[in-house]
Amino acid sequence: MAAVSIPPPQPNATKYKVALLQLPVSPRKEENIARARARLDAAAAAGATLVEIWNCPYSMETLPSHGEDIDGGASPSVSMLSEVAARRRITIVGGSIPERSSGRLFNTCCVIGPDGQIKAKHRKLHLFEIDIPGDITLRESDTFTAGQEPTIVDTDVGRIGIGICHDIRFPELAMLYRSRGAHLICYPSAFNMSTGQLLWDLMQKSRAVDNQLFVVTCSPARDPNAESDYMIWGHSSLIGPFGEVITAAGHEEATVIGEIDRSMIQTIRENLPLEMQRRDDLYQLVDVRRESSGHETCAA
Ligand SMILES: NC(=O)CCC(=O)C(=O)O
Repeated sequence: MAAVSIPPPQPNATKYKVALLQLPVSPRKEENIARARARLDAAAAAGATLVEIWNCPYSMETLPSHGEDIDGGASPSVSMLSEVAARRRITIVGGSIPERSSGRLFNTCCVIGPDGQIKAKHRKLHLFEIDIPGDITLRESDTFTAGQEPTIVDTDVGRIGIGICHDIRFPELAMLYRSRGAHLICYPSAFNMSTGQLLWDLMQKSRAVDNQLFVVTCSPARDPNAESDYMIWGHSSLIGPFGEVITAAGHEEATVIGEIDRSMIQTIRENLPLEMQRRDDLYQLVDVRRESSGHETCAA
C-alpha cells in the first residue's frame, strides 16, 4: 500500500527566517563551540528562528576523538546548542557531530527546540562510500555505524525532515518526508570538491522540486590550507519548492539568512499538482517503518 500523506500541524506564522551558519572548523573543539555560539547569537539577533550549523571538522582521522555521548549528557556541543536555543527562544538544527553510544560512533544531528530540549536526533542513514582512483577514496563505514530511523520532527516553525550529507542522494528518503508532511528538509552536509561542483546544487534542487518543498543545506567553510585531503565544497543553500535558490553561501565563512514562506508550498502544489498526477497504479512509495508501526511516526 502506498504511503498516504500526513497533514502537518499548522504553526501560527507562515513566514520565518532561517539562518545557515557556514563556519570554519578546526581540530580544537572549544574554539569551534565558542565560534558557533557567537554566530548563533548573531543570527538570532538578526531575526532567524531556525538556525542550522555545522560544528566539527570532517576527517575520518580526527572524528573519533571528537565523539560525544549525547544520551549520557556528556556533550559540550549539544549543551551549548541547548543553552543558546533556550536563551534566544529559537530552533537549532545542530548538526552534525560524532556521537558515541554503546561503543559505537554515529554521525548525528540533534534538533533543539526553544525550550533547550532535544526534540529529535538523526543518525546518518546512508554512510558515504566512494572510490574514484586517483581522486577520492573514503569508507565511512570503517568509522561510523549507520542510523536506523528516518527523522521527522514537529518544531515551532513546522514539520521538518532531517538527513545528513550523503542522505541527500537518496530520493526515497525525501519522498518519505514529504509523505509524512514535512515542509522542509534540512541536510547538514560536508560535500567535497570531487562531487560537490557537479552534484551539490543539482541534488538540493532535485529533492526540492521532486517533492515541492524547501531544502536547506549547511556545510562547514572550506579551509584551503587544511592538511586533510578531504577539501570541503561549501555552498550552504536554501532552495524553494520550485527549485529557486533563495539564498546561498560561497565557500568561505558566511552566515546567510533567507525567508521561508510556507504558503508557497501550497501555491506550487496547486499550480503544478504532481501528487494528483502520480501513477500509483504503476509505482508506489512504501514507508516501511510507518507501516510496521501502524501509526504516524513523528519525533516531536
Ligand atoms: N560526507 C558525505 O556524506 C559526503 C557525501 C558526498 O560528497 C556525496 O557525493 O554523496
